[in-house]
Amino acid sequence: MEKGKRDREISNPLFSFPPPPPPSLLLMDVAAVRLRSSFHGEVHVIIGPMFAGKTTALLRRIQSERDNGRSVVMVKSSKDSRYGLDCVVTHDGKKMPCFAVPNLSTFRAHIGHETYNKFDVIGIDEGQFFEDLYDFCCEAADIDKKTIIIAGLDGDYMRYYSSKSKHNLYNSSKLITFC
Ligand SMILES: Nc1ncnc2c1ncn2[C@@H]1O[C@H](COP(=O)(O)OP(=O)(O)O)[C@@H](O)[C@H]1O
Ligand SMILES: Cc1cn([C@H]2C[C@H](O)[C@@H](COP(=O)(O)O)O2)c(=O)[nH]c1=O
Repeated sequence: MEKGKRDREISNPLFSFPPPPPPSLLLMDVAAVRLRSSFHGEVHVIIGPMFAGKTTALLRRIQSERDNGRSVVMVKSSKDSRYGLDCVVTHDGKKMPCFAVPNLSTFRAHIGHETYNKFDVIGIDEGQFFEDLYDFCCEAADIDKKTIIIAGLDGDYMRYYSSKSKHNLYNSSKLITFC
């Protein structure tokens, strides 16, 4: 290749990345995600301290699942009423509608079994407030084949885990991923 042309191509940022896949490949991605989720559930955990960006990351992940054609629902603990109960809200004001419930064992009945069955992905914010987080996620992923994405604190202000069930989930999330 002529040297000047090659230098121009290298310095052009568009040449630094592989070209986007043709539309047929994008459709195959969506099909692969659907196929993948029809075989097993997944549990993903986003943890960190307050103001770390956990909810921001959760909203981004949920939006991305929705963009891939999956049906999503958000739930948060009704204990966290700082920004109201009808939305998951980040500290800088990004929001998404949600259900607020006191515990996860009543979530399915709360939204109705038929509605629950339609969702592929469940986003859970403020996971640390749910004492039944571990049991809910095991059932939703192992039996119902849902993808669960959780955002929650990695400890309290004393840097201490008070709940055995949360500790189990955070520590074992790798084990129950792709189960
Ligand atoms: N004191 C603050 N007031 C307003 N916005 C803040 C403040 N601290 C952080 N932010 C913004 O909020 C975002 C993190 O919010 P969020 O995702 O709700 O965090 P977390 O869920 O970990 O508490 C940061 O990316 C930053 O832009
Ligand atoms: C550290 C700590 C926090 N909380 C509460 C306060 C808020 O309601 C949430 C944290 O929400 P964020 O989205 O991560 O900002 O947890 C608490 O009850 N006890 C604590 O020690």
